[in-house]
Amino acid sequence: MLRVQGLTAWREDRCLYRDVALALPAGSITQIRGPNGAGKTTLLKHIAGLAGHRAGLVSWLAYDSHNDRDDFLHNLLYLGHLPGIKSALSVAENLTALAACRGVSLPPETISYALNTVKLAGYDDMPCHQLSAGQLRRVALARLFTEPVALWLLDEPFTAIDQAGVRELEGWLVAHAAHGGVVLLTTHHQLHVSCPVHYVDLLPLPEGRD
Ligand SMILES: Nc1ncnc2c1ncn2[C@@H]1O[C@H](COP(=O)(O)OP(=O)(O)OP(=O)(O)O)[C@@H](O)[C@H]1O
Repeated sequence: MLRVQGLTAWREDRCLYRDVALALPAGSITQIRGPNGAGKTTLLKHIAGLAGHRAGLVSWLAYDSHNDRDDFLHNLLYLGHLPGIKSALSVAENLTALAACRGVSLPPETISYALNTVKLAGYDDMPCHQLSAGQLRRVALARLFTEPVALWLLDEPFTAIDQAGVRELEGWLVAHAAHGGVVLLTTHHQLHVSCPVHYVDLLPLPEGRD
């Protein structure tokens, strides 16, 4: 269970959102919606603890994510709106390095399984600067399968993904929730999934309302 209470954030002098409260149970998918600039990415980073100090409390399984940071990070996979892939490294090197950052040593068969799942079978040794935008996104998405964790925080994961890939990714979200995972994502895409989706709508606050 991810619980969020009283999240408030400012950019410069503007209040982006105030007192956001969420309770995301195991087995749920939640989509943050809102127009460009509303604060969706900021909110996701805020929850992940990547947005510096801001007001509010984020707890995971009743533990404060700030005080129990290591445990929270152990259960969290955050994929930003940029793929976050090093172009000088190969596909496999990227996945290996990213997993190593959380202390996980990836066996080759795990990399093969993940790349097969994201339709990049055989791309292990391909330098990432030779990949298309959609292929780079798929490398990032392969982390869903190399770093199995309960909480997925995904910022615009459908970016650059083709139509077949969109359906596949929707299926992965559903499967993750069906296995008790928690999915929180931002996207402008209308999800077509076979389970309920919860929505968080961020609307720009009127100027001076903070
Ligand atoms: N590094 C920054 N410094 C100052 N302001 C920022 C910074 N990053 C974002 N902002 C501002 O914060 C606001 C929210 O940005 P954010 O990226 O969270 O919006 P978003 O809802 O994710 O937008 P989009 O749909 O375009 O991705 C925007 O007005 C933006 O200009």
